[in-house]
Amino acid sequence: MNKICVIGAGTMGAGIAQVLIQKGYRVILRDLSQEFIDKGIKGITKNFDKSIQKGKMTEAEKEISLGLLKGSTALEDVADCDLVIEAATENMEIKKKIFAEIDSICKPEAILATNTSSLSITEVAAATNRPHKVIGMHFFNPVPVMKLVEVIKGVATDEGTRTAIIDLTKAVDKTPVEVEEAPGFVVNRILIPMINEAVGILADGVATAEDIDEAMKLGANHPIGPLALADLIGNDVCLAIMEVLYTEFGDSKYRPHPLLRKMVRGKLLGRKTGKGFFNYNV
Ligand SMILES: CC(=O)CC(=O)SCCNC(=O)CCNC(=O)[C@H](O)C(C)(C)COP(=O)(O)OP(=O)(O)OC[C@H]1O[C@@H](n2cnc3c(N)ncnc32)[C@H](O)[C@@H]1OP(=O)(O)O
Ligand SMILES: NC(=O)C1=CN([C@@H]2O[C@H](COP(=O)(O)OP(=O)(O)OC[C@H]3O[C@@H](n4cnc5c(N)ncnc54)[C@H](O)[C@@H]3O)[C@@H](O)[C@H]2O)C=CC1
Repeated sequence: MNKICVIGAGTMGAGIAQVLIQKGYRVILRDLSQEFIDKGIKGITKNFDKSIQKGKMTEAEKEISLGLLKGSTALEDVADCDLVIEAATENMEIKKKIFAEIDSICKPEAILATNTSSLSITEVAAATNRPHKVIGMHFFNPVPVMKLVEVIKGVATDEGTRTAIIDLTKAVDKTPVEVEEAPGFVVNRILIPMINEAVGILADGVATAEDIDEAMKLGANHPIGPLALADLIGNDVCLAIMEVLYTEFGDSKYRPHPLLRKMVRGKLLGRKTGKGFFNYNV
């Protein structure tokens, strides 16, 4: 795997690009506008600067890594990549459009992976003429810190694609866990309903946002509380995942809480907009 394209320079795409360039892969970071790409690259640079301050990276290593990264809005730049990792908005129609587009331009042997949190790999793959080369490669947030990658095969994913993604996961010091295709896979089927429940507890006035999080940190040993985690993930992403669970299973236990919807409608998305259940400096 020599050249990798990451589509979407948001929370996840920037993190994925960062870990790849740190391991020596050449990366094209693609988004819809230069502004989004610049924001992603700024975040990566900030993380490298923090690592330098902590003595975990040298200035020379930073320059080498950043030299491997190219931002681009042009589709042509994707053509000669060996692998595309799509980390765009969690929406099936958007993903299908992207996959149809990259399928038409990428070389036939290129693998097309999606970082989707919950959607069907098989359905995304059906938008291409190479469903055997399409796979789920689900990183966790923040990507530079979290060790897990869920690897999800679609109905047609072939063995070569599976092993290539497992090998890449290990090469970037992450641990792959293979998961059968199912809404929300493993982690999000557990984690996001828990967050949705915390939103319900807040809406019911059972406890303040601070106390809900304090309770889960001290009482369940979670590193951060569920509402701070929702803000880290993005409330829009949490809602999109709940919608997929609700629609796919048709089970009322996955109903997104109205307060979560209200927060998303009000652009209270969490860290990325500076305000969610808590306030942040952006
Ligand atoms: C929605 C999905 O599809 C799937 C998902 O991703 S679900 C979300 C999964 N993620 C989680 O559950 C995260 C839970 N939270 C945590 O583990 C921790 O709060 C955390 C790792 C995010 C931060 O840890 P912390 O101890 O509270 O803060 P802090 O001391 O600042 O950070 C610890 C380390 O992580 C690094 N870090 C924190 N945030 C980071 C970021 N956004 N990017 C890069 N590095 C980051 C820090 O630099 C620090 O590194 P060092 O050990 O080298 O000093
Ligand atoms: N936020 C999280 O904690 C996690 C999210 N994910 C998944 O990763 C994907 C991305 O999520 P985030 O990074 O949180 O979203 P985000 O909203 O931070 O970033 C998405 C980016 O994709 C871009 N984009 C949208 N359509 C595009 C297109 N056609 N071409 C190129 N770029 C396009 C947007 O402009 C935006 O910059 C989603 O599928 C999400 O479910 C997976 C793991 C964790």
